[in-house]
Amino acid sequence: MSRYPTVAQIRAAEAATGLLANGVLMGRAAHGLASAILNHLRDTGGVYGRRAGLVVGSGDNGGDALYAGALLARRGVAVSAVLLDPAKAHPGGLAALRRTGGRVVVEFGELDVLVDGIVGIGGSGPLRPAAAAVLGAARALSPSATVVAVDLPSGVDADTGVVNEPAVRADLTVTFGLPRRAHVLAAPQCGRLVVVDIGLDPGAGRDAVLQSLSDAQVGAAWPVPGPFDDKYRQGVVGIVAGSAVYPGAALLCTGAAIAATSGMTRYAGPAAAAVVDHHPEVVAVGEPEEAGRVQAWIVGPGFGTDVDARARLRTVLAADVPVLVDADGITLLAQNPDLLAPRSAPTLLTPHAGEFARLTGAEVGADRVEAVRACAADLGATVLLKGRATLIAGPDDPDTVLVNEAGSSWAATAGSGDALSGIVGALLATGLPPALAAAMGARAHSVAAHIAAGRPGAPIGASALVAAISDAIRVLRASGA
Ligand SMILES: NC(=O)C1=CN([C@@H]2O[C@H](COP(=O)(O)OP(=O)(O)OC[C@H]3O[C@@H](n4cnc5c(N)ncnc54)[C@H](O)[C@@H]3O)[C@@H](O)[C@H]2O)[C@@H](O)CC1
Ligand SMILES: [K+]
Repeated sequence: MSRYPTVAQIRAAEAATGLLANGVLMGRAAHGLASAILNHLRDTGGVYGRRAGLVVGSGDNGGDALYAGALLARRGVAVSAVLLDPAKAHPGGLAALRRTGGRVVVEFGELDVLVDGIVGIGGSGPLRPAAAAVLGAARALSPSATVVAVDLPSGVDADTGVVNEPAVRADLTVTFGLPRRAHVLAAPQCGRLVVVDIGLDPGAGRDAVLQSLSDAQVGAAWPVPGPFDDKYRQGVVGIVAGSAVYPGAALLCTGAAIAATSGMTRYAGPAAAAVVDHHPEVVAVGEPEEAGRVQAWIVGPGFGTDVDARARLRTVLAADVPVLVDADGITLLAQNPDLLAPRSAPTLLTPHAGEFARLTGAEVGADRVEAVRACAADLGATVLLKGRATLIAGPDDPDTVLVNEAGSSWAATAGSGDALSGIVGALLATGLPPALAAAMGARAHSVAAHIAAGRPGAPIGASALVAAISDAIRVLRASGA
């Protein structure tokens, strides 16, 4: 489990050490930052004589960069620094840099490493024009220089992960004590993340709302058949998806559900013939009323928004079992929010940003974590908001929002959402709590996309993703073994 505290929580954890005022924490941060840069230089040709440029802002983030620069200079790195506001540059850090032979310059020469010490957790909004100009000139002169962000890339909001352009895009981000929300919400902007131990209390970050499951946790919790299980005991999932004209969503959703667990998969809808054709293990009928018992329903992927779809949604939501509502089902639900009111079994909604706006009547906005939490509380349902960082909130636990950072964007392809609902719905039918089922499903989905794309990666369709689900589960289960 990783936890991502807010800036306020990080500042409180730092203050609790009692080591803020005397500069001990900054010293540890600078050491960790310098080691990460030295490791990178060693891996790419050596340390001595390499060139590092520091872009230094007016706060402690700049202080970290200056002290780390001094340590690099002591190891033979040629260090230069551009001070964005010379009068406010961290005095101790600046003195240390000067003592070790680091130079203050107005513009950089060619560089191997460009260090962003502009702003950290005290930052807000985009890079100011002067900072953007310095970075732009450095990038133009040294396009292959490695960009190292101190704490987080400047211009990226630490709590929301919003990238306020112009912002730094880093190859490596070195942070201190605990990861910030931005590191998972804006992971592609951060590059590789190194978390330096600065001696925070071991319990620091326990109060963080935003959390992610490790691969090992997902693998260990994945339901597999036990010695006395039969097809019914492992959960029967019922799927209402697709249409006679567009059977694709039905095929992808059922294919994913079949791969996700060993329980039974039922299908109810107008694509029954095509589903059985492709997936002979599915028991398929025309309408949900005709299906036998299920432990969870999936309703909505590609099933249209006409009067028949509306009737099927009504039928499924009237059942006293967990229901996952996706895609067209969410659009219909947005028009008939009263359908959720009588439900006592869990409901799980899996909107993308557009469906979320339809559902709530407002755009997701900058603070995605708060948006998903508020939506879950308002609707009394578990909500999975799709994206590169997928967020999951339940209605009963306002102190937990789960996040799955996909690690790649290969899953951004048509039909990928149908596969996600198939996996999550099958997990829901096994009896897993909705938020856990959603987070586990999201993780397996992104691992499957990664496996299907291969290395160095090639575009995939959703069918390839579905075909890789079994391998993804193997990878997740092996990671905990
Ligand atoms: N407090 C501590 O104990 C530690 C702090 N550390 C470092 O200190 C950083 C926080 O330092 P500060 O609180 O001084 O804040 P920052 O250095 O992040 O920001 C400094 C100031 O820059 C101004 N500013 C805000 N947005 C800006 C923008 N877009 N462009 C230009 N200027 C902007 C603000 O006035 C802000 O207070 C952390 O991110 C971390 O790098 C580390 O040394 C570890 C220990
Ligand atoms: K920074």
